[in-house]
Amino acid sequence: MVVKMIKVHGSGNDFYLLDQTQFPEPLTDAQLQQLAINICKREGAGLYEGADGVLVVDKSEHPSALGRMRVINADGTEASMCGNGLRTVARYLGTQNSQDAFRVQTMYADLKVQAVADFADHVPAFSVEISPVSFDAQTIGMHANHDAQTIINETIPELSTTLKFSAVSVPNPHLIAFVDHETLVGPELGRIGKWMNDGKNSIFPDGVNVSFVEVLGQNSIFVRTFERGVGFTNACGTAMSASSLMYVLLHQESTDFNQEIHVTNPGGMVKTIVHQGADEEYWMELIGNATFVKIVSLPLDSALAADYSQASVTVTGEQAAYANFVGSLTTA
Ligand SMILES: N[C@@H](CCC[C@H](N)C(=O)O)C(=O)O
Repeated sequence: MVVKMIKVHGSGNDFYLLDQTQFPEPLTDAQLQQLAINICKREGAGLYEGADGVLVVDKSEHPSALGRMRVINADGTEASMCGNGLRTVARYLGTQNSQDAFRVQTMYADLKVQAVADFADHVPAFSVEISPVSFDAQTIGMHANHDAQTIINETIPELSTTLKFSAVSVPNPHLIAFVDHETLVGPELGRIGKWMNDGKNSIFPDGVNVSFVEVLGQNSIFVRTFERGVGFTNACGTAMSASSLMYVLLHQESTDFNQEIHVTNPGGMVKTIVHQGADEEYWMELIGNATFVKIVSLPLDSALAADYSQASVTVTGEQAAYANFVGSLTTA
């Protein structure tokens, strides 16, 4: 049996998109885990250049959703959400079903997605809902500061005596610190990110996505993320959404809800809008590229055995357009 996958990315956060409906029987969780561990490896050890994870698309169990997305990190663990990935899954399902606005089933919510104007020539873009939001330590899986119920802009002395962190789930867990430029590019993010995702620490035993955020100007931030199950990534959509929420909550003197925030990252740029609903709950819109780089086929047995000798590829040409778009950002 042959497996066909699309190599996709949002802001350079790259994935293999795998549609389970191509198989007579869906792959088992053990097979999905093995596949992700094999093909995502970097530095020539995986399929082509590897990836940050696998996006598993399947039929939805809910009539209100057009399809279902599961997210398998590069290390084989399953994440509850992926903002950058959801944009590419939205494009895939939208094209297949000729629909522009619909819902996608994810682990904890059926999220609204919508096609929006291209970011640039041949750079298609989607807006996706990021929710539900929680600051509750139990939901986040956090045991810090004498089991505090919430941590919002506070030090966690074991991690750093100077940095102030906010912990939030959207619904995957995030730890966010606003920092100066030197700290943004320095070694602290890697040190804290690796430690909090070592599976041994008592603060986040299940791991956490760690982001450093620099405020560049009004409604303009840069986000750098060390992802759980992945490591350093070009961009993390849920991290950029969580960072935008914390930016609005902690900078009320210069911004507010419902304003467009420009979020740059090592892989490109997205826009976010932070909303507060009628019941005071927060949710975010994440708007950015949904790029299809290439279509890859190979025998399933070979992929599960990490043998890529029979893989074949068709390049879409969209990556060149995306590179031009990113070039225009840096030269603007
Ligand atoms: N890159 C994703 C987040 C993927 C999940 C994360 N690694 C986790 O384990 O929570 C995004 O764009 O949101």
